[in-house]
This record gives sequence, structure tokens and C-alpha cells, in this order.
Amino acid sequence: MASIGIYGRLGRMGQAIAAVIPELGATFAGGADAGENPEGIARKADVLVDFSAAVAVDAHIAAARATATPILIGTTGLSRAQHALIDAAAEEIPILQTGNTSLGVALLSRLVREAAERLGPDWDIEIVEMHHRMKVDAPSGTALMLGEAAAKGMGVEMSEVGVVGRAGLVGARAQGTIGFAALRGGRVVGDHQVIFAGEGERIELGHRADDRAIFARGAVKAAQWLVQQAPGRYSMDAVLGL
Ligand SMILES: NC(=O)C1=CN([C@@H]2O[C@H](COP(=O)(O)OP(=O)(O)OC[C@H]3O[C@@H](n4cnc5c(N)ncnc54)[C@H](OP(=O)(O)O)[C@@H]3O)[C@@H](O)[C@H]2O)C=CC1
Ligand SMILES: O=C(O)C1=N[C@H](C(=O)O)C[C@H](O)C1
Repeated sequence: MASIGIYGRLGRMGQAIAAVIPELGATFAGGADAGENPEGIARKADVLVDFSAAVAVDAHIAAARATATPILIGTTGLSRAQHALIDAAAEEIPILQTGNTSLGVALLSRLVREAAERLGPDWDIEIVEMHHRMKVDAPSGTALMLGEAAAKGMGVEMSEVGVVGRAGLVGARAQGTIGFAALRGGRVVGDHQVIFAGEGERIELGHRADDRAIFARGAVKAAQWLVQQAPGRYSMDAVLGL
């Protein structure tokens, strides 16, 4: 039975994860929030999950490495340097990074990749997301992941084709770009829509999260899986066998 430590324990996700741990046959090792030493909990847990803040992730990865503890990074808004840090950590410990731990979004990513591949460059791709008013990063980690999936399907690098937001005289849409729009308001848990706009028709693939429990259950299952893996960088696809 894996014992799970939570970075960001008192946050929305930390509370949702603590609530589902018993029903999934795991145990709760404890948590750490801002101002607490991350190594304390890393020493006690079999596996760590991080749903905190981007600014805290480096210290959490350092604690996981120092104690050789597998870690799932669910926190979003990560920089390129942080992705490089995750790659480096993956040489030493099992580490899973994902912007979304739900089964639905993992499947949606697959569908988006396939649609982008089959439809080709004549179809414009736009990604719209909406989240609650407290969310601090944009576009969401999920939207960026869906963008990566579309770019893979198109055989291009997202860093070269992504367009985040539009305002003013931006000119006509450049072919082959992937646009992102972020809406914020109320208590929306997480809505994502990927629009493929062709000549005279549109395909829309989407996902709506109604309850954080879907992310929480996915995170606990992924943590239970991660604890049995060799060092390396993993995604939800590997956990779900997609
Ligand atoms: N991958 C996925 O499936 C999902 C990812 N997320 C992501 O998870 C993250 C957390 O989301 P959410 O729970 O809604 O956010 P909250 O703001 O509700 O919670 C964040 C938690 O992190 C803690 N925290 C903040 N700064 C630090 C720090 N420097 N060191 C340690 N802990 C810190 C906060 O503690 P304190 O209150 O003391 O500051 C709080 O407990 C976000 O990046 C979000 O995008 C969310 C849902 C699903
Ligand atoms: O901050 C959130 O709430 C969420 N964050 C993740 C993201 O950035 O995609 C996942 C989910 O959409 C909720």
C-alpha cells in the first residue's frame, strides 16, 4: 500500500486528493505547504504528488531527488527551465509531469493528435479554456498539453506555431498556427475545447471537468503506478496504457 505525500496539501487539489486516498487503497503520509520544509514529508512518503505553485516546484523536485522518492508534478505554469529540471531529475527518480490527471483529458489528447494528423494544414486549430477566477496561470497546463498533441499530429513544434491570445491589429491568421484563448470566472473547475475550423465546417473536441475528484483519483492512481517504475520521465498515457 503506497503512502502518498502531498505538496500543496491545504489547497483545492491537495484537499481533493487527501479525500480520495483511502477509497483507492493508499495511505496519506502527510503534506507540506508554503513555508514548510519539503524534505520532511519526502522522507516519510513512498511517493509524492505536487499540486502547489510553480514557484515551489524546484524545491519539491530537489527534496524528491535528495530522498530518492518518486514524484508526480501536477502543478502547472512551469517554465522551460523547470521542464529541463524534470528531465534531469528523471535520470535519478521516477517522475511524472502532466497538466491534467483525468482519464478524459488523456483520451482527448489522443483524439486531438489524430484529428490534427488526419485533417492536415487546411484546418485551423484554436484551443479555448475556461477556469475559476482563482487560477493564476494561463493558458492552462491542459490547453498547452492539447496544443502539444495537435502539434505532434501536424508534425511541428508547438514552440514554433503557438499563438497565445490576440489583441489589436494582429493581421490575418497565419496558416499552421495553433491559437490559445483563456477565460476566467466563477468556480469553473476546468473546461477545454479544441476547435478545428475548415472551409465551411468545424469539428469541436472538448472536455468539461465538473468535480476535482476526477483529477484527484487520476493523481492517486498515477502515484500508485509511479512507485513501481524505474527512474524516468512519464506521462498519463503510460499510466493508463493509452
Ligand atoms: N494536473 C492536474 O490534473 C491539475 C493541476 N492543477 C494545478 O495544481 C496547482 C494547484 O491548484 P489548486 O489546488 O487549485 O491551487 P490552490 O491555490 O488551491 O493550492 C495551492 C497550494 O499550494 C501551496 N503553496 C503555494 N505556494 C507554495 C510554496 N511556495 N511552497 C509550498 N506550497 C505552496 C498553497 O499553500 P498556501 O495556501 O499556504 O500558500 C496551497 O496549499 C495549480 O498549478 C493547478 O493548475 C489543478 C488541478 C488539476
Ligand atoms: O488550476 C486548475 O484548477 C486546473 N489546472 C489544470 C490546468 O492548468 O490545466 C488542470 C485543470 O484544468 C484544473
